[in-house]
Amino acid sequence: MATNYATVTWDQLHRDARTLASALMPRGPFKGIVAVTRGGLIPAAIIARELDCRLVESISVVSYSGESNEDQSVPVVVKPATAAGDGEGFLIIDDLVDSGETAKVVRDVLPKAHFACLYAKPSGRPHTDQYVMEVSQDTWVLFPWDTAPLFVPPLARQGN
Ligand SMILES: O=P(O)(O)OC[C@H]1O[C@H](OP(=O)(O)OP(=O)(O)O)[C@H](O)[C@@H]1O
Ligand SMILES: Nc1nc2[nH]cnc2c(=O)[nH]1
Ligand SMILES: [Mg+2]
Repeated sequence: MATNYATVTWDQLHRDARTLASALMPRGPFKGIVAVTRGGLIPAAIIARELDCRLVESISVVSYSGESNEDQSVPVVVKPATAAGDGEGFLIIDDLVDSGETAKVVRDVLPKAHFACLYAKPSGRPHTDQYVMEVSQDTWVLFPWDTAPLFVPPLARQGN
């Protein structure tokens, strides 16, 4: 179970995706981008815009069913990235690597692609070629699409 939560706002996500795009520029131009759905879709859209890349393919990998590491099962590709072939010249984008299991499966089917993500936990780090920020293994990252603002009562009224 995660002991910390790290909330990422839309602004922060946009900034981090632009930072990744900037770091990716010298490695391009790429033939296309493969977004790892679903988490990689919005980062991939931002990066495709910055890199002026029009070919955006997706690969869908299903593994987590809840909001903790205990909810992970063996990742299964339910939609392949057909347009990317063996990945040569392609850039793979995901939001994060945690255990690295998703990245491993994706890289197995696209061995020649470059893999990049926004956030990396230590166990996932060896499975990504590039990332923007490291987060600790016991942190659960809350993305803007996972969260909503919530009313919090004043301290003086809590526990009544
Ligand atoms: O390194 P791992 O331990 O495999 O975890 C990382 C993966 O987990 C999340 O996806 P998730 O499976 O929750 O699906 P989603 O992107 O559709 O939300 C995240 O978007 C990564 O793809
Ligand atoms: N939202 C979210 N999904 C994940 N999948 C694996 N690790 C994480 C995480 O820290 N946050
Ligand atoms: Mg994902």
